[in-house]
Amino acid sequence: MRRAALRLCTLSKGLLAPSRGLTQEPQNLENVFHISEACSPIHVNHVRDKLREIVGASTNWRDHVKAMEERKLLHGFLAKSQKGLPPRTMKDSYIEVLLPLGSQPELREKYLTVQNTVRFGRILEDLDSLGVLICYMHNKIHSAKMSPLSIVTALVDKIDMCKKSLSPEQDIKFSGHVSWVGKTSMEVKMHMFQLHDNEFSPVLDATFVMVARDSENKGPAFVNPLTVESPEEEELFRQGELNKGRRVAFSSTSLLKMAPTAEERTTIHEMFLSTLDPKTISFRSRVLPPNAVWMENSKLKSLDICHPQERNIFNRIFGGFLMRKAYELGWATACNFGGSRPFIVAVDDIMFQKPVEVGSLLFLSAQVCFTQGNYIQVRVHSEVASLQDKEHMTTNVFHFTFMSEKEVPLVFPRTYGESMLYLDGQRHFKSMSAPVTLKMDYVVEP
Ligand SMILES: CCCCCCCCCC(=O)SCCNC(=O)CCNC(=O)[C@H](O)C(C)(C)COP(=O)(O)OP(=O)(O)OC[C@H]1O[C@@H](n2cnc3c(N)ncnc32)[C@H](O)[C@@H]1OP(=O)(O)O
Repeated sequence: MRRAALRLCTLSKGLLAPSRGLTQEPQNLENVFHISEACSPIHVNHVRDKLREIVGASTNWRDHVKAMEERKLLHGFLAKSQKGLPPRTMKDSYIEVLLPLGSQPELREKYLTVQNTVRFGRILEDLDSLGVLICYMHNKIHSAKMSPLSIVTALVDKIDMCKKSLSPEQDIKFSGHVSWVGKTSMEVKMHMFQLHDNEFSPVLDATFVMVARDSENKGPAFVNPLTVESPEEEELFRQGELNKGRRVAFSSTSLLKMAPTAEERTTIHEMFLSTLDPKTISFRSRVLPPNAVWMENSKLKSLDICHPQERNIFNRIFGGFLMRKAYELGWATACNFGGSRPFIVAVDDIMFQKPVEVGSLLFLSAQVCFTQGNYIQVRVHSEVASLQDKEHMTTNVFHFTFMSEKEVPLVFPRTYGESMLYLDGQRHFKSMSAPVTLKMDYVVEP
């Protein structure tokens, strides 16, 4: 079974504590990174500007072909082997980013829900951009202004929420660094805090995996090795290694590859039996048990046209935009199903399998695939099709765990395929170490 997707923030364990005030130095950071100089946060609006500078991306869509042509020239800067690259420390990629919702009220509108809470979809976008910037810091070539690497988001391994409310009227701070590297991939750990009583308190922990590609995003590219400087860093690196092993194990037991376990088969068979009409001796006549909904009736779908505005630095659609769209549809699906405004509890295992081209049609399909008590597990499937070619291609599968204010109905699969969705949802749900009871002031909405 997967490691916990929902757990207390590492920050609360004092491993990496945030700075108390915006102008002060991080409190416990010296213990981990031995930083002596003050670390001043970047404004959130500058993260994407910095990314554009680093890769030389066009600010006007009409220049995008020229910008990509220029990137071709950077091929010569790519390393032939990882050994040829100087090692970096975790400190080298450490960044803090400020989202000053409290001190710059003009920023609030973009982040606001109708309930005067913070849009979690916007936070996902910020995390994605920050994760990429962190990786560029790790691979920085000090003598060159632009990077020959194209860094893309491969996986949102997990996002763990802490029990803190998110106010649109208080400053938010993000921090993060590379915590593990492979040959061409990097694990990034990010944390988010919000100001409460003059102190930044943990809001969430996130782990992403980013992959480096060549200048034109056509083939793999080596990343700088990572050296550890303290026992805490060694532990983070070891965890990264374990995470990689866990991902391989989880993927090898996927229901797309292997039959369900004996226990899972029993679950499905018992659910099937409980839907047979006792009045007829038939496998065909199915009746819903009380307080239950057929899975097929829990779906919501959406369509987006992927306009150039949502492009990332490599003229593909920005991963954060895809996450926001999927999250918002997932939230609406959970809301529709549970009959009240749900709260996000965990996000895990969002795999970016294929890039989405600018101009594609993006089809999102969300459905409730598992419920328990107040919890709703939602799966969002994302497919793209070009306007010329009607063939659909899966680009992502998103998994979100929501919590409703009240107990929600059970969801019942009718077909074998839906039974697999149910079991997959159950596996994702169970990957939380222990479901927590979130306070009602916990207000993270779309
Ligand atoms: C305008 C300003 C905007 C600023 C925003 C900037 C943000 C930019 C970031 C993005 O928005 S990126 C857009 C969203 N992401 C994508 O479109 C990525 C789509 N997916 C892909 O292109 C490929 O699936 C991917 C490059 C990720 C992997 O390709 P392959 O499957 O051919 O990879 P390969 O098998 O060669 O493995 C390469 C490395 O990736 C690792 N890897 C691949 N898939 C993985 C996965 N799912 N999880 C973890 N690791 C993974 C793999 O282990 C290996 O690591 P090591 O080299 O270190 O051993």
